[in-house]
Amino acid sequence: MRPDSYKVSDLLSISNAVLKRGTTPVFDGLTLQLNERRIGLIGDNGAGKSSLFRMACGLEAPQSGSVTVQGLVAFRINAQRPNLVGMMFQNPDDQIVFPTVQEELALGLTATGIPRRDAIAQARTFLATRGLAAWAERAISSLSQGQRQHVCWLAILLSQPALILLDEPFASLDLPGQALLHEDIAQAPQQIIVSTHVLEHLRGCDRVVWLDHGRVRADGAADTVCEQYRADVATRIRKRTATTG
Ligand SMILES: Nc1ncnc2c1ncn2[C@@H]1O[C@H](COP(=O)(O)OP(=O)(O)OP(=O)(O)O)[C@@H](O)[C@H]1O
Repeated sequence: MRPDSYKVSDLLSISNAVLKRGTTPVFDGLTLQLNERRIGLIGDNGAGKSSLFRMACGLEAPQSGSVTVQGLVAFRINAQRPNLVGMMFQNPDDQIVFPTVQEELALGLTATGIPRRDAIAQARTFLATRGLAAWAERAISSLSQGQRQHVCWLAILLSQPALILLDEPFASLDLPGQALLHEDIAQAPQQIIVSTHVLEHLRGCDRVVWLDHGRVRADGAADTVCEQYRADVATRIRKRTATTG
């Protein structure tokens, strides 16, 4: 897909979604229309950020309500449009399936019908353009956690999905890696939704959504929502300090 053909409208639509895991309620009627080009997702541990992503990329279906991407039911996307949504997991080991870097990068291309040999060649060329030619045949098991996260990001960049979901993408990256990812995100033509606990990473987002126990607590301009979240955290810490002495 050429970058200028990305359609940043009606991309991710969540309507009255109910999601339970066993007896744990995660969402009880979540509704969100996410069309902006750069969106941040924040909230405490367990608020539902990863669960939202899992529904959006079709790994989990809500028990009721709907989750669609460009009008297609997210849970069936992988069969219909395998490259519509690209997700970078919090833990790269949940994502990486192949033993070498070039094979992992080629995966997203073969999923769209590109023959394996061509996909590997494209992966090698892409790595070379990033100054990482030496990584092509490297075993994933020989890479550090941050380097594996970098491989996951490169795989997404190469396969160019229309909607990119990044779950704590900066977590294991060193400072140069974080700066590079920032730059890549800024330049990418796709819609990108980033979940993070480091609010500074959301500067420049068009919109930030604060999830709290599976509900939208605040939703709007990045500065405003991040400030509301910071103030809430500060209040909670003050209260805890006051009660614990
Ligand atoms: N594999 C699982 N089995 C059962 N419950 C789960 C599982 N994974 C998450 N949950 C529950 O689902 C809810 C939402 O979790 P989720 O991982 O979406 O939160 P999160 O906002 O991404 O948290 P974090 O910031 O820690 O990554 C939490 O109540 C959590 O306990």
